[in-house]
Amino acid sequence: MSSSHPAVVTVTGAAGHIGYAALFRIAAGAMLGHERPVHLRLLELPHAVSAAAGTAMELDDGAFEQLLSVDIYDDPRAAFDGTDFALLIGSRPRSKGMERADLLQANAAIFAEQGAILNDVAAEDLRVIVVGNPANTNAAIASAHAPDIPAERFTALTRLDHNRAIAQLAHRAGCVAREISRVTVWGNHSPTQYPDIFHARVAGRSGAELATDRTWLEDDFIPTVAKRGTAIIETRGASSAASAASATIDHVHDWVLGTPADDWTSAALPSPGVYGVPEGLVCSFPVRAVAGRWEIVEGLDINDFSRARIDASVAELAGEIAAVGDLLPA
Ligand SMILES: NC(=O)c1ccc[n+]([C@@H]2O[C@H](COP(=O)([O-])OP(=O)(O)OC[C@H]3O[C@@H](n4cnc5c(N)ncnc54)[C@H](O)[C@@H]3O)[C@@H](O)[C@H]2O)c1
Ligand SMILES: O=C(O)C[C@H](O)C(=O)O
Repeated sequence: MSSSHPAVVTVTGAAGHIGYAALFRIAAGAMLGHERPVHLRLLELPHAVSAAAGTAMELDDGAFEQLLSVDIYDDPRAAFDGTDFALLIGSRPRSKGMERADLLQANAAIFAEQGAILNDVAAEDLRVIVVGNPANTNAAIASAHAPDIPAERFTALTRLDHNRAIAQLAHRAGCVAREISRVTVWGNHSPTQYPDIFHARVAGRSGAELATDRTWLEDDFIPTVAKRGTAIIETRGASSAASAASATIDHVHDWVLGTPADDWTSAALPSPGVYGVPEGLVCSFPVRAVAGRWEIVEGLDINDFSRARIDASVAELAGEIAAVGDLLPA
């Protein structure tokens, strides 16, 4: 498919906070490049269709050169028909005091249904990014209900965690984000995630050198990154929206257009059984995008400090899958 072929992009939860922040940047070409025309499909629950219609009016008013059409749906089958990109954002967000585990059952059913519909009606080259929490497990559920779509096309967002790790490292090192590369977020998009700086390059220094300050690493850097979602909810009174939208756009942009040379990023993908992560778990890995496909960066040396933290997050992922076992096809 040529890179200038019009793309059909379906955004679920389009009237929500993340949807609102994402749509205008997609329309402006930030996700698929400025040469690629876009048909936008906005999927919402019936009660929020009116709000989505208001957003569509604003999209019109942007007079975006690449935006070919905006259509609004409350029927997922129609919204996903022939879609190339499914941004699965729509779900119930975690509110103040609510644990992510409480979201599991509430949101799992949505992703089972959407996976099955995508399997029936989406374009052959469909790519899926799950943002709605618990994102990793929701992606696994959607994929399990889409047996005809290669599992690797179902991904979950950990780019926000990756970006957060870069930001915290930049603060620590007194540099800017573009001077940092080769950070990895492993595991689940949850407080068990492990932001790994041992292979990072930080403004001419090695991440391993910064990691020698174990007090900073264990008591400051790792918990600050891993619990940033909670800190945003506590401080803002609502879960992160613009940063989540921005990371979603980064994820799809790199997937389609490639990761920068000599760097990698983080994305949650079904494990092919590498780095001790059981096959099929949707786990965050260091990844590069090559010719429109994610490739896990293999062969990194994993020290004992990292191993224990990766294992803990992977154990949580296995527990989440076990908890939604009744929603997985036999
Ligand atoms: N992975 C990440 O890094 C990350 C970061 C931030 C937020 N999130 C998650 O993203 C999700 C959305 O967050 P938000 O702030 O935009 O929430 P929001 O409540 O503002 O918007 C969610 C929207 O989804 C819609 N919706 C719910 N079920 C739907 C369905 N079945 N089909 C279509 N639309 C549906 C709702 O009507 C609502 O408009 C939440 O689950 C949140 O926890 C993930
Ligand atoms: O933690 C949450 O529920 C919000 C979101 O996943 C985030 O990381 O900001």
